[in-house]
Amino acid sequence: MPNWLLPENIADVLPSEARKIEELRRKILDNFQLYGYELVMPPMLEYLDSLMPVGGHDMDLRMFKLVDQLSGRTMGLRADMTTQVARIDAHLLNRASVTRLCYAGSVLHTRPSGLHATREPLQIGAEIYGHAGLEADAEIQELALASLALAGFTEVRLDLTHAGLLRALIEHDENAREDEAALVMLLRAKDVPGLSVLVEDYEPVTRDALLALPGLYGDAGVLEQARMALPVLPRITRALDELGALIALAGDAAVTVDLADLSGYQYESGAMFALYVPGLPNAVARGGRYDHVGQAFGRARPATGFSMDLRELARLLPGATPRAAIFAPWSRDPELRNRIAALRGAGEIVIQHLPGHEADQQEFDYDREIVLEDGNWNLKTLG
Ligand SMILES: N[C@@H](Cc1c[nH]c[nH+]1)C(=O)O
Repeated sequence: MPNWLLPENIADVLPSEARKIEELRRKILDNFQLYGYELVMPPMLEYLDSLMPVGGHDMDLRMFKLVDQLSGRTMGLRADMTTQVARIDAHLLNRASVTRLCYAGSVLHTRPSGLHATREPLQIGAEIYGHAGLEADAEIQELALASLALAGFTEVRLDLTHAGLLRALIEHDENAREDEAALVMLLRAKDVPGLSVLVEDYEPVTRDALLALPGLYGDAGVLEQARMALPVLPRITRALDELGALIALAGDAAVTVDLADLSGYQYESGAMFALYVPGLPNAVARGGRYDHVGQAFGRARPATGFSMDLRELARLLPGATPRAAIFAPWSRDPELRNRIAALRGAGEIVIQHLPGHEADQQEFDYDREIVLEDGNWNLKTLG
């Protein structure tokens, strides 16, 4: 095996793709700033318990682990930045008011989330702490949609669900509570036969409601079906009302509801959403409310946010066109150097031709050239 072979689902990012990703990163972060989000940079690795404040089987399987030689404790390489940002809000900032934070950085996954998915997504996201009302969820939803619009996606579908529904359904049934992890797996897979076997001995109300969940997907009308199919419990009514309000705020995006979609169930506690674009079966962005994470860090704070993988987003976009550049000879002549500095100062790309090489940088399209004519360095258009 050649020693330069990279591990499966781990790849270099080459120039044109890297530029696409970086341009997207800047655009999206700049837009976060326009909404008042402050950038934070949490570490790549930290102690396992602080990366998994609320436990979670999925997260545990997903995370690379290693032993810290300084403390002897187990550390994890972050697989998701959201809980790190919640730690920053809970511990380090200690602000009583609303805090808006954003981030962009690599995360690592032990297993790819799909056949061709990378194990090193470049996660970018935004989170709001300190506001329990739906206004914060609405802002996050708007920001997520705005981020995809900035990236150039025109057809986006917003799919809504609510983590509170399953919790409310199983709350009063001990058997069901014990099976929570298995229920989540079966509901995610929409495995109705498996679900029927598991729920056989539950109380009839719980059983019927759980069996109804996988069928509760479609347009906004699903909320009315859910009101009839699910028991009338205050938490369920509230969850369905919240989803109704978020649908009303979705703007131009096509909206669907899928009450059994529990893909983000790890720490989420309320309304959750996923964004889809044509041509990709997996969600490109996920978000939702997770009010219990701050508590695990010692400070209960309402929280909601979203994140997405920049590498995946960039992969879906058309290739970047080469950028216009100016070709310049190599010379120490101060006049040429001044001319080049002025052009670069005005934002032009000026590439000096090193003696003995062809001008073959593929990322650039040389459309002008600096030439020496009658003792002057002139800019000429290339045909
Ligand atoms: N980090 C979550 C999405 C999220 C961000 N904030 C809240 N939820 C995910 O990757 O699924």
